[in-house]
Amino acid sequence: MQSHVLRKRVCFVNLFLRIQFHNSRNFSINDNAVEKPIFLVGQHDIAIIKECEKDNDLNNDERTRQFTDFIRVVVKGGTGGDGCVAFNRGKFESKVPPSGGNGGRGGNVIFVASPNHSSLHSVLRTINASRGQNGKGHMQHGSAGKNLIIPVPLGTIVREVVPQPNKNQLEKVDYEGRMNNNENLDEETKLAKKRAKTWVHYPRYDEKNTLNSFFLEAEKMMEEEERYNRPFKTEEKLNLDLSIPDAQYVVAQGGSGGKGNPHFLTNANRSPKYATKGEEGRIRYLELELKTIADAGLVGLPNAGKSTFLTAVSNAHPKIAPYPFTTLNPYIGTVDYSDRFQLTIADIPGLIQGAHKNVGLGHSFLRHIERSKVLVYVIDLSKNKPWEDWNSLQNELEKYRSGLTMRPSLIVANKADITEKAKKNLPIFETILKEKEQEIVIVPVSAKYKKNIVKVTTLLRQIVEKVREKEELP
Ligand SMILES: Nc1nc2c(ncn2[C@@H]2O[C@H](COP(=O)(O)OP(=O)(O)OP(=O)(O)O)[C@@H](O)[C@H]2O)c(=O)[nH]1
Ligand SMILES: [Mg+2]
Repeated sequence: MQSHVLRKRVCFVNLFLRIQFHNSRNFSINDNAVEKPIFLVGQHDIAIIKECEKDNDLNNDERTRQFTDFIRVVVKGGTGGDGCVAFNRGKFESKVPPSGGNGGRGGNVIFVASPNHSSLHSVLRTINASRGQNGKGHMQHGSAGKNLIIPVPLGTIVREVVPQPNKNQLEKVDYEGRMNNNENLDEETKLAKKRAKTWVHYPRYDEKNTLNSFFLEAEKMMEEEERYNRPFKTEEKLNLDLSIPDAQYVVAQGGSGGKGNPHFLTNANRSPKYATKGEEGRIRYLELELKTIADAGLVGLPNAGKSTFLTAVSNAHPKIAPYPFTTLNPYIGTVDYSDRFQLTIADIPGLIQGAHKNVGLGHSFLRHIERSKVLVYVIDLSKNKPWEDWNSLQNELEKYRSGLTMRPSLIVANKADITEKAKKNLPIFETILKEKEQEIVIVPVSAKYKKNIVKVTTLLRQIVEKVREKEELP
């Protein structure tokens, strides 16, 4: 092959590779983090994830101490990088064209609904994503700030709130302009403040710069651009339900990067000596409330044997002890069937009379029952009148949220190994249910000695399957 043809081919391949490289760089800068979180995890983020990984290894006491199901956090997207003012004279070129790169966009704060986390204790109270890089000379755009991915337990509800700042904060904090105490300032100071926040000048800021007609023109252009983009910026308050495993939600967007000086090149002004600063990231004040999600929730008085039952049917090992309020936070276990079918059961702390009025921390326990699709009442059959316990539990649930007791349910009549009492109580309990015409099955069980467990798990599976079928229907 002739040498010039070969050279042409090599050049062509080179050009092709460069375009590919350029495209891939652009992709990483403008990449939508929601699709590719793995590559965008920042250092800070890794630290959080590592800390949270310990969650699964905690023993029962540590888990109880560290359990948190309600927190308030402040999230802030990263500020965009500043645009650059630069002029690069090429070799043998007489003109000096502007060549400042744009700033990179700030990182987003992203919540991911994690099924491996069961508590909010490891979520930081202030979460800041990283800043975008500033633009550089030779048309080098700054790289985007890394997205911060925060794992949050599955079942968390995220609500945006407007903070109520004290007097000191009111002067300092700029909350989307709403908390900005700019009202008392005169127009000139307001404009000066806005300009200082928006513009980068070359070689430095001078009051004369702002009198320049080119600058005023550029300022007008930016205002127009802002006005054009305003409708696309969402002002809605966040209200999220993180109930889909591994789904990701951007809770605070990073600010866009500033424009480099080539952006302001016009026919009249061939060497603009200004660029814009990066936009501030979005600040949001959020309330996070964890409401455990499980197929079935164990509802019972303290000491009824809920944790013993969960241990008997699932892979979980909650603490069991002969005193009330042994369990102080929900504990989820998975029941594995031989054909690989699985369902989850949540052991919820015991409820006492008046729980709906928050007696015995009732509200913080009841919130975890709210999202169980099936209710499993665990009743101590060895008590004198076990049906009264059942009545009182139903009463509490109904007063907390009316209609809660209408969910598919099952009664586990526990401690049936204490035969004398069980033999006497079970038939009475069954007759009471028949009289009330309640379509609810009661199964005598001994969780401690694992008697009649297969019957309960089979029944439970049938109920859960029915519920799932209903959910799948359009
Ligand atoms: N005889 C007998 N004792 C049981 C049975 N199930 C549980 N127990 C005992 O009852 C006591 C309380 O059991 P837990 O499983 O801790 O009860 P709980 O309902 O989880 O109690 P809280 O967490 O306080 O609400 C323990 O001493 C258990 O050994 C059973 O089937 N038979
Ligand atoms: Mg318990």
